[in-house]
Amino acid sequence: VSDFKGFFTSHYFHPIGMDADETVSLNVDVFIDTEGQIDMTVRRQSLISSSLQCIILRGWTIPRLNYRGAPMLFNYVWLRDHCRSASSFNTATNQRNVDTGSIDLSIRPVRTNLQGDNLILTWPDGHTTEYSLAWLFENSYEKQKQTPVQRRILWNADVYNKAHVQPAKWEKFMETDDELKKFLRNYLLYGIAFVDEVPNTVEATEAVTQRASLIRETTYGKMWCFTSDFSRGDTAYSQLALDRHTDTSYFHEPCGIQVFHCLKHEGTGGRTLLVDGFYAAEQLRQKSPENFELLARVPIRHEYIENTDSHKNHITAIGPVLQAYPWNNEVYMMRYNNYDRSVMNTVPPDAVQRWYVAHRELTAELRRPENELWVKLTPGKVIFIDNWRVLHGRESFTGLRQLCGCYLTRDDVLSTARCLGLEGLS
Ligand SMILES: C[N+](C)(C)CCCC[C@H](N)C(=O)O
Ligand SMILES: O=C(O)CCC(=O)C(=O)O
Ligand SMILES: [Fe+2]
Repeated sequence: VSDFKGFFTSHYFHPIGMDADETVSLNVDVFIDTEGQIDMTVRRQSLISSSLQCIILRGWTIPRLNYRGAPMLFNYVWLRDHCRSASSFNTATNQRNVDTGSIDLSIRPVRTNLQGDNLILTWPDGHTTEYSLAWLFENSYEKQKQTPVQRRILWNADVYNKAHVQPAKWEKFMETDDELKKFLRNYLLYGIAFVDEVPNTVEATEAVTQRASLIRETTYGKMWCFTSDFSRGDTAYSQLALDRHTDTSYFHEPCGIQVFHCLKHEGTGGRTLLVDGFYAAEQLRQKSPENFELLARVPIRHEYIENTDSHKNHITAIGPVLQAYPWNNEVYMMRYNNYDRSVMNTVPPDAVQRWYVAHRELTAELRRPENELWVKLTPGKVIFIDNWRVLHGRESFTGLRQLCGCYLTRDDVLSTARCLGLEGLS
């Protein structure tokens, strides 16, 4: 049992409906049979609410699966459900055939054999399931916990500049998968990537984006072009400076990628500001984990209201400023747009002050001058920005400035990257 002490404390009793500062006492009954299989029942008593909450994890099994020195725990229903035999899984479509709804929830194999590196389970109906330990390890919770969903390099201006990340070049980018792959690697690691020498047109900009993903049509159109003409009810369509922000925070799924191409600027100012939101979030987590937690837990509303003769929109979405995966605490989305943040009425009165404190602390990190990367977008230079991670803004400007671009669907960029065999992405 001492083998599993670390496992119990680190894996199970943290995320399940508990507050971070809640203390609980656990009552664990463990039954280990002669084959080394485990059944355990966990009851937990919350000391804060003094109510008895009961969590029963039944049927956890370890048919002595020690792989690379680490114990793996699997559940019998899981092991039946993930069977890769021909009748259980269609390898042509990569889809499950097993009817999970028909698996007996207290299923146990009648025989468990470990032959070399293969685990063979015989189920009560005679069906057999065979797993290689390597497959089980690759697909285990333990492995998932150790592996970032998306490997990244957090940056401030200095880190980014010193990395000397090379922009992709239009011709090579359009013609070779190698150049696209290099570009996507940079994009995934840093949350920004450039393609240079792109013809100075909307059509070429569109072609560049379609190498990587699908365009996400929004109320602004598919490919959009904008200038300071107030054609839409939003500050982007002015000459004013814009503080760092992520776009479309008012969507339940904010746009994954934003693409900009400055087709023309005859005037001064107008530089683009970029800030790595995940770097700031990690700084916040290190300095005050409780403020990080608060921003990750409290849902707030953003909105886009436009009421002009030509455009009527009322879009609103609710979500926290930070979103992190519960099993490894990896931040995967930041929603930060103080312009579009709506009335805050989703926060209980006693948490409002704490939320503003936490938000201020994040804002202070985001505003550190050393975290600001300033670039002047020029005709030919197309930038891709991970809109779930990197904040953008702009300096005020004079003169005629025309930008075109679009939003891209995030899942399709990631799919392109996986299909090209890019690592650091699960
Ligand atoms: C990019 N484009 C100019 C088309 C739209 C700008 C949208 C601006 C909006 N406040 C937001 O942050 O989502
Ligand atoms: O004008 C710019 O450089 C960017 C404006 C902006 O934030 C946007 O269009 O989303
Ligand atoms: Fe924006």
